[in-house]
Amino acid sequence: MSARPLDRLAGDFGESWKLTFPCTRAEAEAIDVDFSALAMLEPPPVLMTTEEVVDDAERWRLDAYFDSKPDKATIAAIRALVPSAAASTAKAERVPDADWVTLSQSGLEPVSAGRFFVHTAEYAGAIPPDVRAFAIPAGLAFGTGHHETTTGCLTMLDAMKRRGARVDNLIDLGTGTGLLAFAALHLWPRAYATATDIDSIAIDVTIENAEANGIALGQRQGRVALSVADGTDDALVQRRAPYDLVIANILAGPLVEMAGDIAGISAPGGQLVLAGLLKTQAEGVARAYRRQGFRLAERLDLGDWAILRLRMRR
Ligand SMILES: C[S@@+](CC[C@H](N)C(=O)[O-])C[C@H]1O[C@@H](n2cnc3c(N)ncnc32)[C@H](O)[C@@H]1O
Repeated sequence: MSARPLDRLAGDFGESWKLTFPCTRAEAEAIDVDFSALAMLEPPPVLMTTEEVVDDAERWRLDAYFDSKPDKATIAAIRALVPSAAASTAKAERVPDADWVTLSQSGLEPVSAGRFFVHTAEYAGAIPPDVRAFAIPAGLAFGTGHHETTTGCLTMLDAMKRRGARVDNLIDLGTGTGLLAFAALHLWPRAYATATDIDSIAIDVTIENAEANGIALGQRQGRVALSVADGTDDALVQRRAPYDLVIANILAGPLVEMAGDIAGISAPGGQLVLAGLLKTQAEGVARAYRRQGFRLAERLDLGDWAILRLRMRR
């Protein structure tokens, strides 16, 4: 049985309750990428894990832990979000109290990708030489580097830099913890970044992480300007366009829907790093962007996930 802690977590000590639902592999993967739906539950879970049931590769289990007893409305909301859970019966079960922050962080080993080394705030081990290390706590936003989509983007950005790509103005759409924007700014020290997220909590987390990692914020003097925004529909995003690099680790569906908008903010010859798509979805996403004048320059497969680099024709 393999447990995969989600890198989303909130809350601390207290009464603990658990709800367990069956889910499919596809649902588990979608939850791993987009926690925002489950995080909107009231009360929000303090920890969620998806776990494969060993006797059948397609059967998975979702455990959601709460620090107060989830009521019928929460149970119904999970059923609505996870179609496979709809027919199942689930009762809230009391579990021993836990310090969720320590629990989740204790399981998170540092991650290396390209020249980057990402570790938790509590990490006290050695940092390899010649890496840029980032301290990114597992918290309320996605992007500790433990998911293949994030690791893949870090690897892809590092490879772009090695091949001599020049970037002056970049945007990280759906920034989560801010990690990809910070990494890109390390690779291109004269560049400016815009980092956005539809979730205001992610932007709060990015502010904390920027401060903890010595990255200056602000539109005038900083290197990263932040905005809570849905896609490209935002005054800051539009004002700072065109971008010579767009990073977007969002799900395949939104990426396809946003293809025209992303083309609209891209500079001629600009590049995209797209993730959040399963390998089986890569061709469909690439096709949507070809229609907008991009060509596929590189594809990296990690586990079930594909990361695409595309370049806008001049
Ligand atoms: C898979 S996480 C990626 C986080 C981080 N960039 C990384 O690679 O680890 C996707 C992020 O996109 C955000 N998001 C989802 N839909 C969005 C949209 N339409 N516009 C902006 N952000 C969005 C989510 O809130 C989430 O923080």
